[in-house]
Order: sequence, then structure tokens, then C-alpha cells
Amino acid sequence: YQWPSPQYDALEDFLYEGARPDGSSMAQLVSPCKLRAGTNTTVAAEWVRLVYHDSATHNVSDGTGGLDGSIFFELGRDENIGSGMNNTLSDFSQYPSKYISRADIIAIGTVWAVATCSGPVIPLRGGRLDANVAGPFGVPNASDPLDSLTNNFAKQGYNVSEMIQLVACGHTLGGVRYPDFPTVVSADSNPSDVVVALFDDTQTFDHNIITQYLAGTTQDPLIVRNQSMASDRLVFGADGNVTMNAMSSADSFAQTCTTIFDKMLSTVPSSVTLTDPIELLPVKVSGVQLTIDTAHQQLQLQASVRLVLSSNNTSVKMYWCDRYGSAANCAGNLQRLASPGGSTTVSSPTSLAMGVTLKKYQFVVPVNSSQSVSKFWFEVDYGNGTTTTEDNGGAGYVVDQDQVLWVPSLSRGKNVLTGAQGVFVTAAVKTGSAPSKVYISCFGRATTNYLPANFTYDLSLNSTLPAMAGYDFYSGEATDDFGATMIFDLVGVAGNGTQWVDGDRFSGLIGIALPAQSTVNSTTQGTSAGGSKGASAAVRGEARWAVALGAVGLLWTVAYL
Ligand code: HEM
Repeated sequence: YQWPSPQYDALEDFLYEGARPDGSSMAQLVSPCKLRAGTNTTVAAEWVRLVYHDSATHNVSDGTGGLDGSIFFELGRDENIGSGMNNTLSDFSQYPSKYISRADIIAIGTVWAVATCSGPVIPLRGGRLDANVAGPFGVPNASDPLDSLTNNFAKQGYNVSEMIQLVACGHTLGGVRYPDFPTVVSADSNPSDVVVALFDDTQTFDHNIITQYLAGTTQDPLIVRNQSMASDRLVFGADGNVTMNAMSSADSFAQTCTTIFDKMLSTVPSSVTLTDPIELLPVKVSGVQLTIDTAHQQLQLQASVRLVLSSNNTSVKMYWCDRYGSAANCAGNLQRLASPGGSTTVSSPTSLAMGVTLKKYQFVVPVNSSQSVSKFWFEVDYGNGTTTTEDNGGAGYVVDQDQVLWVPSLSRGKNVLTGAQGVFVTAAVKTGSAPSKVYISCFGRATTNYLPANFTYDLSLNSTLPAMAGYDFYSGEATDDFGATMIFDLVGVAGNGTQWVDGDRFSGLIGIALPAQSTVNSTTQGTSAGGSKGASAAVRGEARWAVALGAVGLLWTVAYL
């Protein structure tokens, strides 16, 4: 792994932090093993049923179907009956993004559902491709005879033993509902209530589904109730209980379910190649943005670094080299440094189940335009005697250009010009660079119709925003529906065709508060974390700039709101 690696970065952040970059948490919908409001079943159970119904359409012989997000277009079918499915779809709808497909979101949801209900940590591979239309029918039915169930699972790629494993691991969560299956579960005194007859007597992802079956004490409604709807009885006994016995201990259950769920999540159309499992990075850099701090009329570098804490005394400093001037690329060993402006602890069901503590340190540092930034890195003191330099494997975290920069603070979510959905984007373009074109290329998947949207829009010189810090401002708007997770490349094209790209900007960061700006120091004393003794060279903007800009900002806001 080397930063930046956009798909890995996005999947890793989401899997281990539980939330989008703007903080909106999908993990909180399911964790800690939450009950679904108005029912006695868990959100986790609803999510796990949905993933199976998406993947069950796989045809192993022609390589079609599988976990491809087609379920989003299939909820009207009888085989996908139930409010649990609609709840899940709405839970997932705001999280697919450029690098995390709808189908990957369904897979991540499954991994979290299992982990948050005390189950094992299932490996998560990424890279599923989304179907944008409904796929074939074919989810097994509780009234099917055994040979048809066996054939159906064989079509999906599972032998008899795997069929038993998959159903037992799925049916450790949740249960059967009235009103979905009224011939299995009857209404209570209020017929508008959802009544769930649980498969076993716990809500956790445990082996009780097996032990109670083997002991003859099972309450599984697909065994003990309507005998013409008794698929679990047929499935569990399909090989004379050999498989059920083999997975009857807590450990063998967890291991078997890990393997068979990994297989289910990897059941994808044959045209798809999945990534290796997404491992936790011990040091993770994200949120890198060179921009204009309009309040202080100067450049500003934003970046976060996430660490696995081994002690509460961890501290971290960011170092960087100038891009221009006498100390360019750290000439004379001149390095600038700053402490973080804030930090937050982040977690997901996966990182919680792994028992790691993750802390994200956020840096917001003023940068002099005549110096700018070429690359940065971190010095970490883990507070346990270990001090490390985190420099992206020696390359440093390179800021590849400062010619064209997104300015979130001068951008607006939801179009302020027309009142329609959309995003108003402002870019800073270096004065004198005379671009022949400035545009944004936008991508979104969390759209109203679930279909990916991919369009470009031109930006033009914004004469209401005076130049500052050596940059002019260009603005334009993305007027289509991209949903809550629009990601765009901001591109400036020079007269000679050279392109400057501020890539993969997340529009959801508009309006998100930043921590305080750090004070910048400089040093010529090497890169050890203790080397912050150099002469202080504060480059904060002066107060009068802030006042002047406040007035400009106000005018601008009045003009456009
Ligand atoms: C023979 C194949 C299967 C049949 C016939 C079957 C049938 C059913 C039925 C009838 C329900 C009740 C749904 C409702 O009342 O809305 C249900 C629930 C559920 N199924 Fe299956 N299922 C099968 C395989 C699987 C598999 C392989 C998984 C996952 C790996 C799974 C996961 C679940 C879960 C988690 C629930 C509970 C949902 C909740 O409580 O909201 N099922 N299943």
C-alpha cells in the first residue's frame, strides 16, 4: 500500500471508521446490535437477509448475477417481501460513492452486522460492480421441497454442506414475521404490529441456532411451525446432521460462518474481480486539501492522520517542506511543523470487534503562498517509548500541485442560485495561469433513482470574489442529482494543454467545521519528533485581513442567498 490509493483508501476508511468523510455514520444505524424500532428483531438481521437475497440470483455456470446491488430494483417481488428489506435499502441509500459501490455497501453492512452482534470479523473485499437494473428471480422459498432447495443452492455455487452452513449462519439472526408470512407467524392482538418469531433464543450471532436444533429444543419457526413451510428442517437435516454437528461449538460456528460468508460476499458476476481483503492500515492519511483560508487570506493545508493507539500519551506532529523559495524541498534542512488542531476517536463494528482504538488527528495549518507546500509527513510519539517517522514509505505525502485548488468555504451544498438540488463549487486558480478552461467532473451514486450520475460543468471567473493570496476565484454549479456523496475532480487546463487536477474532492465536506488553525514553527534540526525547537516563524494572517474578508464574504453571501 502506498498513499494515495483511492479505492483502497475509501473502502478502508469506511470499513474501520464506520462513516463517510463528512461524519455521517452508517455504522451507528446497526451498532451496537440495535433492535429495529417497532420490532423485536435487529437491524443486523435485516441487513443480512438483504445481502443473501441479492447474492442468491447468482448462476455459477454462466457467471451471471450475484452480489451486484440489483436488489435495489427488486424489492417489489414476492420473494423479497417485508419491511425489513425496505428499511435496509433506505439505511444503505446514502452511502454508495465513487469508490464504494452499492454492492460493496451491502457487503460492508453484512460484515458490520455480524461483528456488532458478537459474531466473527468477516473479511471484506471490495470492487463489486453495480447492476443498474433488476436481475433474475430465484431466491429460495420456505415452501420449496429439499431437491429444489439443493438445486437452487447448487446453481448459486454451494454444495449441500455449504447450503446448510450458509442457512444456519444466516438464521442465527432474526426470525420470521407477521405480516410477511402469516401462515407461519400469526398476528398479535393488534394486527398492524410486526411480530417476529425468532429463529433462536438470542439476538446475537451465535451457535445457539445449531445447539438448540441438535438438542431438539429449537424454536425456529421454519422448523416447528407450518410443516409446509419448513425449509430449515429440510436444509439442516439434508446430510443427516453431519454439517450441523461439525459446526456446533462456538469456535467451529464462528470459523465456518467466516468462510461461508466470505464466499457469499464474493459471489459476484464472473466479470468482476474483487480486491484482497481490506486490512486496517496502522497509519492512515486522509482529508488532504490545499485550499484558501478566506478568513486569513492565505493558503491553508488540511490533512488528517489516523493512528492505532497503544497508549493515551500518543502525540503527533506534521512536518512539511516548502515548494518555492530558498527552502524549497527542505533545502538547508528547513522543515516546517505544526501540532494537530483537534482529534477524534473513530470506530466501526469491525474495528471495535478487533479491539483497536483509532484516533484521527486533524491538522489545519496556514501556509505562505510564496512558500507553499511540496510534501509533508508525520512524527509520531506513541507514548510507550516508540517514536516513528510516518512518511509514506519514504516518498512523503506529496502535494502534487497548487495551481488549481478547491475552496470548500466558498462552495455551497444545495444550489443557492436556483434552489434546485446541486452543488455550487468555487475554485482558486493561481493568478496569471490564464487557464483556457476550468471545470469539474462530478460523480455520484447516492442518487434518488440509485443510478450513477457522471457529468462535467464549466467554472468561470467569479468577479464578485476578489483575488487573494495570489489566486483568482472561479465558480460554477453541478446542477444534476448526484446525491449526498458527490465526488468531483477539479480540473484547470493551461493554454498549452497542461492539466492541473485537484482530484477526488468530496462535496459533503462543504459546511463541515474544521478544528482551529495550528501555529506553524520551523526547524533545521532533522526529522525526529523531538526536533521542534527551531525558531518560531508564525505565518498567521493578520486580523485586518480577516475583517476585510468578513465583509467580502458577507457581500457574497447576500448576493447569492
Ligand atoms: C433455504 C433458503 C432460505 C429460505 C427458504 C429462507 C427463508 C426465510 C424466511 C421465510 C424468512 C422470514 C422473512 C420475513 O418474515 O420477512 C427469513 C428471514 C431471514 N433470513 Fe432466510 N431463508 C433462507 C436462507 C437464508 C440465508 C442463506 C441467509 C443468510 C446467509 C438468510 C438470512 C435471513 C435472516 C437474517 C432473516 C431474518 C430477517 C429479520 O429478522 O428481519 N436466509 N428467511
